[in-house]
Amino acid sequence: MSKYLVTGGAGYVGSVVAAHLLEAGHEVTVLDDLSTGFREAVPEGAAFVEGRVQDAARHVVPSYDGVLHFAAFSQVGESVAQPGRYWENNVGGTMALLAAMRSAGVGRLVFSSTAAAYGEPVSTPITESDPTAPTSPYGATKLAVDHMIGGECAAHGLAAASLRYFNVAGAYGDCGERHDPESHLIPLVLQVALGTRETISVFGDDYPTPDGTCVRDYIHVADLAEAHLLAMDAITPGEHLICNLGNGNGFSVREVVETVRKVTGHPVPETVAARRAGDPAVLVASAATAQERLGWAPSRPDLAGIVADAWDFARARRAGA
Ligand SMILES: NC(=O)c1ccc[n+]([C@@H]2O[C@H](COP(=O)([O-])OP(=O)(O)OC[C@H]3O[C@@H](n4cnc5c(N)ncnc54)[C@H](O)[C@@H]3O)[C@@H](O)[C@H]2O)c1
Ligand SMILES: O=c1ccn([C@@H]2O[C@H](COP(=O)(O)OP(=O)(O)O[C@H]3O[C@H](CO)[C@@H](O)[C@H](O)[C@H]3O)[C@@H](O)[C@H]2O)c(=O)[nH]1
Repeated sequence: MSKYLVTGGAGYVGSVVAAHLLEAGHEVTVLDDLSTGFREAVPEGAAFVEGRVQDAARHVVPSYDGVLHFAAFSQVGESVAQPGRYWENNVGGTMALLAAMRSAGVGRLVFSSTAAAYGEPVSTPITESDPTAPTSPYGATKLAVDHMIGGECAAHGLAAASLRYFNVAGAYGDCGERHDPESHLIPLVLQVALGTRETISVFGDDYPTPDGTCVRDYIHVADLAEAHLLAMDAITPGEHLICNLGNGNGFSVREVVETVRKVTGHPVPETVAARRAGDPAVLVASAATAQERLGWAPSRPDLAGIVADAWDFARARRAGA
């Protein structure tokens, strides 16, 4: 049994990882300022502290065995409009966290990095040694944090992993994707299927992809969560492990919409809208490093299955569960 601090554990991915840590018998404290998360999303059995990562000096104590760091702003389009907020929260918050970990002697960190660190890929699938040239301030802040962590490992012997998630989707029990307002593709398309939204706007159909819409690699949130537990065990002092987490399959926006129609049995009207600033055309992962270093392989790669889990969660929320 280990004792972990989970920053951002009232959010989508953090709550699912916290649930996995608890199921594995660990002790979990969630630190979250509820800026985009929800108190009720924190899994039962986890302690909850409402607070900011920027105040980590108050919250990181020597008794923690490690930190899993999810707390961040994470919307590509919003980051283009409000870059300063992203630098302050994502980079400023992590600087405070790293300093607090150093002074408390907490030596293990697993960080939520992102495919957005690569920007427009030079080839697909993307490997960790590919160039990093983010096309959005969001991706730039996450890449900056990756560099900060690398320095901390080299200089102070931190053991750390940056897990570069591709597009996280699906749900795990009571924990699912919930942003307010929602901005992610799958939950938005499900709102159309549920009848709470009239149409899905397809952001651009003139990309250099087979059907003109953006292609993404959708990874089930429970597969992603399992990788965090493996990473926490795999990291060694002084090493900064960087791993992509994805299925290696790309689906276009139109293919996602079509999958939602099939899974839900509901019509989903779509309208073509302008491109969203900051969006690369294609993001598909090579997860060979995660396989090799973590012994990780996704066990829920099927897009229809991922959408079905998200659909169950969306319907349960609608019903007030
Ligand atoms: N969802 C994805 O597809 C995806 C893909 C790649 C990377 N990520 C990364 O994974 C992490 C989690 O994403 P998510 O989809 O669960 O987002 P989310 O918005 O649901 O969760 C983020 C949580 O962090 C909290 N938070 C934000 N700033 C904070 C601060 N300064 N102090 C304390 N708490 C703070 C929010 O209240 C929220 O509960 C983020 O770091 C994101 O960049 C997500
Ligand atoms: O109403 C919508 C919403 C989205 N999209 C498109 O759908 C795709 C997926 O968009 P979204 O679900 O918002 O995810 P991304 O912008 O790809 O970003 C997610 O995936 C990234 C990694 O690939 C992470 O870094 C981010 O945190 C996470 O939000 C993109 O091409 C969008 O342009 C639409 O066409 N219409």
